[in-house]
Formats: sequence, structure tokens, C-alpha cells
Amino acid sequence: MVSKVLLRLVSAVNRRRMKLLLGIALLAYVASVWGNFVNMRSIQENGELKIESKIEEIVEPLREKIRDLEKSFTQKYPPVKFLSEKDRKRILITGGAGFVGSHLTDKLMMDGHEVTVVDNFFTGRKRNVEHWIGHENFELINHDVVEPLYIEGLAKRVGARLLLASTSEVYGDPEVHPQTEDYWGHVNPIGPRACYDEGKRVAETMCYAYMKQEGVEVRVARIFNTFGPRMHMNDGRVVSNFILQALQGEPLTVYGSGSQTRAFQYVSDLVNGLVALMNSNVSSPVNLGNPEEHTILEFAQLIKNLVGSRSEIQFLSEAQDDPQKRKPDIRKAKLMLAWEPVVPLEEGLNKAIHYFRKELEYQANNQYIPKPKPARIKKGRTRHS
Ligand SMILES: O=c1ccn([C@@H]2O[C@H](COP(=O)(O)OP(=O)(O)O[C@H]3OC[C@@H](O)[C@H](O)[C@H]3O)[C@@H](O)[C@H]2O)c(=O)[nH]1
Repeated sequence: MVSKVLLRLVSAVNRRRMKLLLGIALLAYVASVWGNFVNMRSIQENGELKIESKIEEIVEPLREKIRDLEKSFTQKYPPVKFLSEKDRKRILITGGAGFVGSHLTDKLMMDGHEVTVVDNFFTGRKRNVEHWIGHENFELINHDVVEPLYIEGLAKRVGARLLLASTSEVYGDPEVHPQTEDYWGHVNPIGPRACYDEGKRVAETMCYAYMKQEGVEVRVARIFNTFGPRMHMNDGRVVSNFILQALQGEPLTVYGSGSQTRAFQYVSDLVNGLVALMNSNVSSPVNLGNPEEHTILEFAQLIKNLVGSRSEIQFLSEAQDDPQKRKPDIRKAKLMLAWEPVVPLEEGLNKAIHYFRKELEYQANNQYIPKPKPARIKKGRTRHS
């Protein structure tokens, strides 16, 4: 009897304990399930965040590409004339991304022609023609013409006219002043300028031989000193050197006494002359230049004043075989092409100065500040007219 009571008491206590234990176990289970749930959520959320940022990494450049594409679709090109099929020409410009070439490209595009620019980008820059990229009349080919170019550019096959951009350098250090087209020149064939000068002279020779032999029509422009926006900053020419030096407060480097003379034409005048020559019947060489002659020292002072610079003028040693006088006789161009330069020197210089100022800002923002080329003795540098 006593044992039965005791047993009941024990089992009652055990049942309560069991219930308690069961309760605790249940709580522990719920807690652990909850913990796992919370843990998994945070892992999941973390994972989702990582995936989202990965997606973002991939998608952002794509979005940027889409924005660029949208921009290019809506890009405004400079105004282009409409030309009928019969008036529209297909024109190939070698060096069309360079200084003179890109201005010629602009003119021909705006006149409504189809222009293919071929450039090896040694001195030319895509920026000079980027405003045409995507235009239906424009094509840009990165190519060096020392390799054959297998497109229809071949003048003989398609009956195209060929223009040679020759230079006043064919007259060398001239003994005739001003220089007329029938003057044969005074070039030192083994001097530091010979590669450029003789190279252009032989280019003329080959053009006329080609004309005689193959019947290809040629036009030869003897281009005198030319300046304007898009000139190469670092090619060591006097205009780019003086403007950069004046803008950067560095001495303007005059080679020799500065009494040597040059006559400078603004690039838009030259381009109009080139187009007039191409449209003319004149197959013999034609001078294209501005006959307003100045000494280099006068020129240094003028640029210094226009920039408003406090730079000094520094005299350095004379360059070997430097032509002492140069000024074009442009009677032939006036008479046969009805062409003459119209842009006044100061107006052109102000435009060039504005361009160089902007370029310096652009370069500074891109962490590259060009220096004018240090004074150099002319040592057969490779240059383009
Ligand atoms: O920093 C300079 C640079 C040049 N000069 C002088 O300025 C004059 C002009 O020199 P540039 O180098 O600008 O031009 P150049 O007249 O020698 O050749 C030019 O001629 C016709 C074109 O075909 C050539 O491409 C062009 O460079 C030279 O007398 C030269 O000695 C300076 O006094 N200081």
C-alpha cells in the first residue's frame, strides 16, 4: 500500500519532470529552428546583396554602352549639303586626320561629298575627325600607305584626279624672291632638311611621270607655311612653339637673329585653295600661301602680345640650311583659280591661340602637360606639309 502510494508519487513527479523536460526540449528545438532560419535569412540576404552587386558590375558598362549608342544615334553632325549622285564625289584623303587633312575633310564633308580618311595616326588624331564618325558619308581607315590599300582608291582604275600636297620647301633656301612656280629651287641635297625637301621634290617628279605614262590627272599644290587649330602641339614648328611658350610663360625661342622671313596663311584659306585647284584645269604646280611676309622676330613679338604673355624672347643658334627668305608669288593662283587668302594674320592667330589654350586645359585634365619642343638644330625631322 505504502509502496503503491510512493510509486504514484514518483511517477507523478516524473510526469511533471518529463513534461518540463519535453517543454524545454520543444523550446530548444523552436529556438534552434528559429536560429537557423534567421541565419539562413542573413546568409540569403548577404548572398542576394553579393549577386546584386555582381549584376550591377556587369550591367553598368552595358548601360554606359547603351547611353553612348543613344548619343551617337542622336549626335548632331555639322551641317552637310545635299548633293545629287552625279555631283557627289567619292574622295580619299591620306592623312585626313592630321592638321590640314582634317580641315579638308570638314570642307568636303560639308560640301556633301563622300570622304574616306586613311591615316596611320602617327601625327594625325582621331579627335580631329571624331565629329564625323558614324556619318553615312564618312569612313575612317587606320592604315599606313606604305602598304597597298585594296579599295577603289586607285586613281588610275577609277579615273580619279590626284592631288599632291607639295611644299614651298621644294624651293630650298631660295635665291629668287618671292618664289614663282617656275623657279627650280635651291636645295642642299645632303643637308639636314634634304629628306623632307627632296622627298617632296621626287613626289612631284613621280606625279608628273605618272601623269605622262598613265594619263592620270594630277594637281600639285606647293603649300607655304600654314597654321591654325589642330596643328600638332609638339612638332617643333614656329607657330606651335611660340604659342605654347607664350601660354606657358616660357621664353620664345628664336633661332638665329630672327631676321629670316616667312609668310603665314590660315588653314581655311589653304583648304579653299586646294578645292579650287582640284576643280580647275591647272595640272602644273601652283603656290598656295599668304604673301604677307614677316620676320620671325616680328612674329614672336606679335604672338607674345596677342597671348598677353610676359615671356622673354630668347635667341638660340641658327638652324642649318634654314631658308632666309620665303614669300609666295600667288599671281598664278589668283589668275587661274580666282583664289587668294582672305583671313587676316591676327584673326587667324587668335583662333589658333584659343585652340591651344583649350588643348592645354584638356591635357591638364588628362594629366599630361606638353612642353614645347626644346630648341633643336634642324636634323632632317620627318614632317608633313
Ligand atoms: O621655335 C622655333 C621654331 C622655328 N623657328 C624659325 O621659324 C622659321 C619657320 O620654321 P618652321 O619650322 O615653322 O617652318 P619652316 O619654314 O622651316 O618649314 C615649313 O615650310 C613649309 C612646310 O612645308 C613645312 O612643313 C613647314 O614646316 C624658321 O626660320 C625657323 O628657324 C624659330 O625661330 N623658333
